[in-house]
Amino acid sequence: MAKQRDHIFDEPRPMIVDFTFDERVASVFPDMIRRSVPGYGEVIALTGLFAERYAQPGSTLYDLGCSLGAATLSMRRRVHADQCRIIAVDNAPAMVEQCRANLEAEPSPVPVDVHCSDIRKVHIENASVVVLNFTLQFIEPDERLELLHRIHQGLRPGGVLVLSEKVVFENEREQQFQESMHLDFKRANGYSELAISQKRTALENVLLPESLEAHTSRLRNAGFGDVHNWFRCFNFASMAAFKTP
Ligand SMILES: C[S@@+](CC[C@H](N)C(=O)[O-])C[C@H]1O[C@@H](n2cnc3c(N)ncnc32)[C@H](O)[C@@H]1O
Ligand SMILES: O=C(O)C(=O)C[C@]1(C(=O)O)C=C[C@@H](O)C=C1
Repeated sequence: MAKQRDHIFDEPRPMIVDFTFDERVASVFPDMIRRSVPGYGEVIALTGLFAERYAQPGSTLYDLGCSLGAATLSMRRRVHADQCRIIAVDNAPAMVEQCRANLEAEPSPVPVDVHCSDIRKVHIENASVVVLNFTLQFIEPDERLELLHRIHQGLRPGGVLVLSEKVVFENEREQQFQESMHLDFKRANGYSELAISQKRTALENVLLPESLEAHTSRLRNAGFGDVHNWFRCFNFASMAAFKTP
């Protein structure tokens, strides 16, 4: 599919409805996320290094909320452990369809199953690497612990969860600073004030960010041992949470 530029929120809308991952979003998603999430390309590329280091022979790698398969592709290129497979899951049919096409376009000996399912229903087992890339933020906060707990249960000892999220800051001045730098990033990438403001309204009830402290404490409650913040750019961060060997 040709790479399309995101103009979804450019024109004034009489009413802003909640953001959904529909066909229109899927068709511009690579451009939208690259221009909206500072560090996205780095996080994707570096996710491959987690697969290279932490994939265990005969285990499964999961990409939960896979969208078009960017993290799956990055892991598939780097995983060297024998007899691994990847399970990629998303509940948006338009995303899953394009994800399958993207994976088929690049031959690889590592098998990938793409499921159109709710990640809250997916059984996780025999996992060595689990990726939740900018997806937990769309799950109701009171359902997050249960999901993380199931991920922890399904990981092998020594396995890792890579959790990337939009985050908020407990210090109000830092929150203002990081948020305004993110807005500047969007402006520098060609989004108008109108597009930024309409998308913000559309995301208000569906993308619910939390602080790094809240994520860390929930990951510990879910059973994870070491939790490290390995990447951050403005108000986007990625954590690595380990199941104790
Ligand atoms: C911001 S995108 C993730 C980006 C992707 N991980 C990447 O790195 O390119 C969020 C994705 O999560 C999916 N999603 C949200 N809630 C979900 C759920 N409950 N089950 C499965 N997928 C979900 C959406 O359909 C969307 O494709
Ligand atoms: O917070 C914003 O303003 C965003 O646009 C973020 C975000 C995300 O983190 O998922 C929201 C929706 C799109 O999937 C791309 C980026």
